[in-house]
Amino acid sequence: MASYLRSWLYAQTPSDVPNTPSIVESAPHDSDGDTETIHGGDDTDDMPPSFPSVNSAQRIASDKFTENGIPMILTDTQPMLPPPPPLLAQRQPGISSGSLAVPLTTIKPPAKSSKRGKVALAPGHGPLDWANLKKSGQDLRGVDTFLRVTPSMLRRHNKREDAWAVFNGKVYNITPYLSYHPGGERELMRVAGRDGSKLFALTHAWVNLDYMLDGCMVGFLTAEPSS
Ligand code: HEM
Repeated sequence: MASYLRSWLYAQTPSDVPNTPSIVESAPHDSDGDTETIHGGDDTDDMPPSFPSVNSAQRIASDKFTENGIPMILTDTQPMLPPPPPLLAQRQPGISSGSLAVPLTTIKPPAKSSKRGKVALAPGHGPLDWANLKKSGQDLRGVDTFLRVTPSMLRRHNKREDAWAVFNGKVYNITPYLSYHPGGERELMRVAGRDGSKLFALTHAWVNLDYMLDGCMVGFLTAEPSS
């Protein structure tokens, strides 16, 4: 292969090749071994190959190169050019312009419609306020002792001012909690005077009801006495 190339080169343009290239039989770093590298014969040529290569797509697409496609190489003392100014006219909310400016993501108010949204609680009726009320020692049960509550008894406590509900067999006085409920009084009143276990589990089973309403417990649900 090498002898063929050599004879071909001399046969074609012997006068056009002033620096007769030497043909290296196999490049020391060629791992695949299927190519032969032709060097210009200049042993002092330590210039790394230009990157991106001269006719590459990167170089064509980039405007950071000079007209002849050769990159501008700065000396150590030359300052780097400043980055181009952000195109303010083209800035869009939520889309980065590449600058360090705060993204304009919050100019649009969030959509309000939500079927099971939280309601705005009255001032002083947040979760911490409820925790403080429980700790205050105020009577939230409305009964002196735990009761056995029958379904007929339960049904009578269905008014806002006197609302009981059953969750997992335990009867709670939910009236004190109504104005603290993040889902609103109306939602909680749906279970007044009845067993709300299923609705509660379907709505937000992750809420620790036992802990939140422990101070409101009235008693246990029992069957009607047989007559
Ligand atoms: C069973 C009848 C009830 C219904 C229909 C109901 C409904 C709702 C709704 C619609 C929300 C707002 C949406 C949400 O935060 O995901 C909510 C939130 C909440 N409810 Fe209820 N609720 C009920 C009972 C209770 C009870 C008994 C408690 C506890 C004492 C409670 C505690 C909470 C809490 C802590 C949140 C906020 C949840 C969160 O931020 O993830 N709810 N409820």
